Amino acid sequence: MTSINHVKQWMNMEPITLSNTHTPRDALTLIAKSADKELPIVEKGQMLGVVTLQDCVVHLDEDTDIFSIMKSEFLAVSDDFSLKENRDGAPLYVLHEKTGILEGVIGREEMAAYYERIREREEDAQKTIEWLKLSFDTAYEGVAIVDEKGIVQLFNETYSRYVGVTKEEAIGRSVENVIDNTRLPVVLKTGVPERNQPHRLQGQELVVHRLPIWKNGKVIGAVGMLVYEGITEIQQVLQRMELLHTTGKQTEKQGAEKPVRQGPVHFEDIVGESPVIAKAKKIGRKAAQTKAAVIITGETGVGKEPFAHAIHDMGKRSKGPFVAVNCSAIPENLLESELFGYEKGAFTGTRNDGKPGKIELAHGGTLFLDEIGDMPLTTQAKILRVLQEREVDRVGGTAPIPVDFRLITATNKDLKKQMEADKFREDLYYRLHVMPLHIPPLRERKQDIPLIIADQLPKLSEINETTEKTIDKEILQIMFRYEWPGNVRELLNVLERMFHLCEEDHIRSEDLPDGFNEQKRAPGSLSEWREKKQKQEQKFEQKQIEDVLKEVKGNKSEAAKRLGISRATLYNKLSRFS
Ligand SMILES: Nc1ncnc2c1ncn2[C@@H]1O[C@H](COP(=O)(O)OP(=O)(O)OP(=O)(O)O)[C@@H](O)[C@H]1O
Repeated sequence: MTSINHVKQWMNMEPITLSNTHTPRDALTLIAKSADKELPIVEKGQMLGVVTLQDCVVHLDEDTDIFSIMKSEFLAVSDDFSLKENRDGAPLYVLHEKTGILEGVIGREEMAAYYERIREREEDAQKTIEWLKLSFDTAYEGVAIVDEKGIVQLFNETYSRYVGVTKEEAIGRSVENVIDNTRLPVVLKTGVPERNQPHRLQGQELVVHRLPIWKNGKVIGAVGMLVYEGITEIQQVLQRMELLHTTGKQTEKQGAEKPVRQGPVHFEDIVGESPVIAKAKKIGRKAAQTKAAVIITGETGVGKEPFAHAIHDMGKRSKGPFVAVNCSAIPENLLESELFGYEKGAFTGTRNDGKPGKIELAHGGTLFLDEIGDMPLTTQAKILRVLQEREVDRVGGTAPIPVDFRLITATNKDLKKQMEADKFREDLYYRLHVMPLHIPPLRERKQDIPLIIADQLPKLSEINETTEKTIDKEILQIMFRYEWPGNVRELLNVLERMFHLCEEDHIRSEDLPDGFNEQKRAPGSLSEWREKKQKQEQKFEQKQIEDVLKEVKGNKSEAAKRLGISRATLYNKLSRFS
């Protein structure tokens, strides 16, 4: 079998040759036509020697026989010679092994063509390797390959993110030291594949395949594949398939209620595969398995709440309630009764019943205090007491009520700075910072943008009962350039706006909000969000005031007293509401 390196593939089978009829001057003329500095002398097909350019020049004007300047040292090879072995710059003469007949010549031109092909092949091979590497790393599934001794040989990004071990750390190590509870050594021993097996990793049930690699009747290694990141994912696939089967019956189903996805939030529901979000999920999963207080930090709109939910739902208290309180949305004077509740008759007036606070309601479950950085100092002191004593005092209450809950807090403020500015209690700060979890901003994980879009578009179609819409690639390019000050919340808003604005089933860059492209900050992103938040706070305050007014039968002085504000402030607020 001839290979690319074989001399036969490349030799010039009709080389210029010299014979006894040529003079040195003739030889010089012929050498000038060739790319080499010598030519072979051939007689009846047999190669006798070579004449060099230099000798021709020296003997140019002599009327001498060409044989007199012939040299008999030249590089002769047989036709199975490999060009890989050619280390010399001089031409190669391919002679028939038995007859010595000159079959061809490898001169400079032939060598240059050979090197060119080798370079092209290397480039192609390099490209293929790059593609393979990329596909290996971007494969949704985690893939780990071990040799027959169970030593990790290949390890992709997904697996690396999942187990929190870098590729460099994993490769060359025994798989048992890289993947917890791995059964790849068993598969290496038995050679029996294990498909769709549940596997507990980082405290979560996953579905894996373990496949032996056979070669020449021997198991030379094994592949471990992480197929689904959890059972819910399989359920989602089944749901999608069901949806696919029922599309034909859509007309019958029109008007029927759409299933609304409710219930627990799992880490795999938090869309994103960027290394930073994968790391956050890993820390979150770890935190979920402990009882420790978790503090989630990150800019506004990064998704701190889904993380808090996922920690709750993966933890031991998932059967208990998840009670969220947004400390910044509740006016200061109402926050305490909201958190701690109040006892019957706590306020002067006609209110009969007491009311349990959110802390009490979180008993047996999780209390999520969002925007803890906005909590007033007095409330901070009371929260600290609850955490220390594990009991809560209702406003106006006499007997403390024992409470048992897991605490998750979140903030977009720098609590350390708040502490330094005496706006946050040091003792509470340390109490909360047992398991810190930072959620990176969207600009640091732009590779998650397409995934979030892909997740969101079908949901928007479902909610709005329209056909699915596609999105222009150009939008993604623009989105990649954008800084996303409002993070995932802003992305979802922009996407929803475009979804409604687009005229056909394809969202184009024209549908992006005005100026999105030019301005660093999308119009109405952060400011719009702040405005929304203010409105939300105002609504809450209005409802509280209305409730109190109802209870005191419209007596404004009494209401003001209960609310802890002056009558003038109450009037002020009421006029603002109207
Ligand atoms: N990775 C994600 N995949 C899908 N949706 C997400 C993701 N992250 C956040 N979201 C959604 O983005 C919105 C904003 O998230 P969230 O309210 O949790 O932000 P936050 O970090 O708590 O912000 P803030 O500090 O302003 O309260 C929510 O609707 C949330 O469900």
